[in-house]
Amino acid sequence: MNNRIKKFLSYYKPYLRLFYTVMACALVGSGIALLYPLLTRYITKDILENDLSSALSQIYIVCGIMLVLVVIQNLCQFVVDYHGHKMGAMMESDMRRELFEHYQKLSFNFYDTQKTGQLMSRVTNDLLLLSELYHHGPEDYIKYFIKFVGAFIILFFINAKLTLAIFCFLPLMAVFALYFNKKVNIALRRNKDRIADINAQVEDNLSGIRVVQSFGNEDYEANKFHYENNRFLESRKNGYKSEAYFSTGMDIFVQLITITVIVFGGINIVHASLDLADLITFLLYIAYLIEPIQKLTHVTMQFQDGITGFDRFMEMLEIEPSIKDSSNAMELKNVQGDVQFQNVSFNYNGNNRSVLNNISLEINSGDYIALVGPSGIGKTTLCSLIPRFYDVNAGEVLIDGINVKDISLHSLRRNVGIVQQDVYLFAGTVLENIRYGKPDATKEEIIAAAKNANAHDFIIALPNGYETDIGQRGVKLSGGQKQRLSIARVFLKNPPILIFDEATSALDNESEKIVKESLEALAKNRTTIVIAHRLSTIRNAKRIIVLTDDGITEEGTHEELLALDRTYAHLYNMQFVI
Ligand SMILES: Nc1ncnc2c1ncn2[C@@H]1O[C@H](COP(=O)(O)OP(=O)(O)OP(=O)(O)O)[C@@H](O)[C@H]1O
Repeated sequence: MNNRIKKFLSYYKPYLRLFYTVMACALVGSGIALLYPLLTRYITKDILENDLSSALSQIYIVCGIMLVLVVIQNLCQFVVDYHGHKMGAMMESDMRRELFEHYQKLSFNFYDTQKTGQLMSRVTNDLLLLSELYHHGPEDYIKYFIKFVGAFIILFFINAKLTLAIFCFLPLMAVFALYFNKKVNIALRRNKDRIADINAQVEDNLSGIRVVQSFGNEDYEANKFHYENNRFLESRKNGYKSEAYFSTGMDIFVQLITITVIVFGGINIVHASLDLADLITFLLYIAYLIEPIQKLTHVTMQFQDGITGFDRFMEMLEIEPSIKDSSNAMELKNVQGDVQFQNVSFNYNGNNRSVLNNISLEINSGDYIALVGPSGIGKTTLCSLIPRFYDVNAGEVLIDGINVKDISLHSLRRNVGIVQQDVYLFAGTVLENIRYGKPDATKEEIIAAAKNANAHDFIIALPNGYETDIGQRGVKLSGGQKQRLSIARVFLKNPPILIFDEATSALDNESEKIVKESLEALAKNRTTIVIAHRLSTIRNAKRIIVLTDDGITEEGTHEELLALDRTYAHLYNMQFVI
């Protein structure tokens, strides 16, 4: 069996008992549904056409049987509706968890090429459609199969000729249904694409609503939105037109079949080859034959959507993280914090231009070094090789003499703390955001970290102190406050190696001073690399490394580098000399 089919079926495994119960109920329910016309026929033919003296009691008995069947059928329907959907939802939840856990492991270069909205829709919309298929797929096939085949056999035994007359219509009906089914499916699919476009635009617009309003571009945005909105409207109108053709055509077929049954049935009654009870039975069973064809659109749509969703789910799961533990990955113990780059070269995926070329650099345990260089030269990239956000193309990065590729990712990243340029805070409270550095930290530890990061005073001045909600991405905080929270969470993490990617957007002097003090406190007794954009912050650094297109070209103190009068002096003069 194809691996994907195996995988598709494997999600039923934990719920096999539930699945069999639901399918058995679908089978019993459809079987019972087939009996009502037969019982009606029994009343009209076998009871009412014979001795009427005992008819009433017999009718009561049949009605009693019907009532029992109604109870059983509805119990079965309840199981199918509730437990069937529940089973689908549990399978969906298992898959969602698996995909989310997989997302957590995928590497930076995967996320560099993906759109967040699409990745989100894979964990939500795609899996919703799939859960419908998991549950309704087998149930619908069983239900329609039993009804169609059962009705055909019963009618065939009642009157073969009339049954075949009805069947003359069915191929025509099927061809018509398949043709319009395709049209409706295309229209529905187009609707989905259009709604995805609308979602993408609304998401983009709302995320950037502050920029929209600050540029006064509300009308421009509204016009862009009207265009997408109209496209969606047109697509829906076309969809409804195809659906209307489809359902009108199907109704015409149903009416033609009904008229045929009445005309041929009447003729047969005149010729005494059929009686009235049989004619009624035929009329009652017509719906059973037609229902599966009428539902063709729905069932194929559900199948196609589910399968497409599953394919997309599998495509995602089959992507291997490009950075993962080697088979003999080791844990770091008693880290000193020596960091070495040995002849390191690197370029980003799919990008021919080499960002780093044959870089060698040694940073001793406890050193505080500043990395400077023109914008876009590769400072952040160089540092991102230490925690293996990306792997080198050539050369080695070593911590305490061990190649980072031989260290387990978990252990490696636990020992490297990063304060990023673009601080990312999560929606939630101040407390939750600091606790991110150490999920099991006590409140006392969190407060201590905040105090070390110079953040405690501003936090307690917030409306709810540590319990204050900071808004999406921390919008309710200033730039300097966000920086200090991110420093506090690294304090809590307490790594021996620290990377500080200085924010490019200048903080005011006061905030800069406070952030600088927090950073200096954090850097104490750790190997620290500061990626410096504002050279004023690193004037006192004992070792400044200058990265240029030709690699590391200068190294020394501020005064030594100024005296050299090369790249550093040039950058410094640009910032400070008017
Ligand atoms: N994820 C990425 N995918 C592809 N190219 C990237 C990626 N990140 C950075 N680059 C490119 O790599 C080069 C180095 O970028 P990097 O961010 O390391 O520079 P930087 O020296 O830190 O710049 P800045 O001082 O402006 O922050 C740039 O040309 C940039 O366009």
